[in-house]
Amino acid sequence: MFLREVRLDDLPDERKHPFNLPVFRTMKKLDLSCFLTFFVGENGSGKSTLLEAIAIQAGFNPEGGSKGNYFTTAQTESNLFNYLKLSWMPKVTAGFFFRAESFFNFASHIDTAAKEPFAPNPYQSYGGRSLHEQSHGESFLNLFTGRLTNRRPALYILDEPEAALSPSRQLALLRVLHDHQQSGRSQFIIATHSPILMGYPGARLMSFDGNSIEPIQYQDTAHYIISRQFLNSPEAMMRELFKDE
Ligand SMILES: Nc1ncnc2c1ncn2[C@@H]1O[C@H](COP(=O)(O)OP(=O)(O)OP(=O)(O)O)[C@@H](O)[C@H]1O
Repeated sequence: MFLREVRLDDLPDERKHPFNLPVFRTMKKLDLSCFLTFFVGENGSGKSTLLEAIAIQAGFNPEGGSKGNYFTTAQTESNLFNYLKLSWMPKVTAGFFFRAESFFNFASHIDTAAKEPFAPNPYQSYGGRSLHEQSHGESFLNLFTGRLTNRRPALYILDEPEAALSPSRQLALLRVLHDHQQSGRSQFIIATHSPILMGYPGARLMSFDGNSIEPIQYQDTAHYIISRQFLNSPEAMMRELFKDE
């Protein structure tokens, strides 16, 4: 693996975002020495904030993209990255930071790049045509299969890649991940709520629930437990959910 560990040093004692989040108050270091690490946990627990800080420190655009993709639509990133130290072995410069929330802007950025005279065709890595001309799911998966067939050693940081993927496309993404693992030249850090994606065999799951970031077993995640209960008996769960107090 390339990115071995991240450390948070000398965090200011401030009560404002992001320093007020419980997980950052207790976090000293996080071991990432695994082909695939998932960040899991409740909405608002800090997964995207940490992912973004890692991506910025690794040299990616805070709004997403590879190292060459610099575009800004709104300055929203936190300054957590200033306190983050990354340990590499070896350092890699290739990769991609994917965030579902700014994917639209990324697609526009690629369209702008395509209009540049004499530029190599930027659509080549993204399914051959504008990402805006593809459905959400198609464009997401083309991004992963296209960009991710890059065989240079690379770090991929993905924030909720399942956002527009049907269950069968999520299975397709698992296959893409498997191909990368076989290549031995990729590392992934993924924040997800998908019980399908987080089932990837051998992945390390880190839970952001509670006051610290801790390893968790797949079957112990709320995502797995709730999805399983629901699918086993939707009626029973609905009855419980809708019953009068
Ligand atoms: N720019 C900001 N200013 C103030 N608070 C913020 C800002 N960005 C995020 N937050 C807050 O920080 C907390 C963590 O946000 P973050 O996006 O990291 O959570 P998350 O675990 O990724 O959630 P989700 O699963 O919903 O994506 C949330 O309570 C959020 O409201």
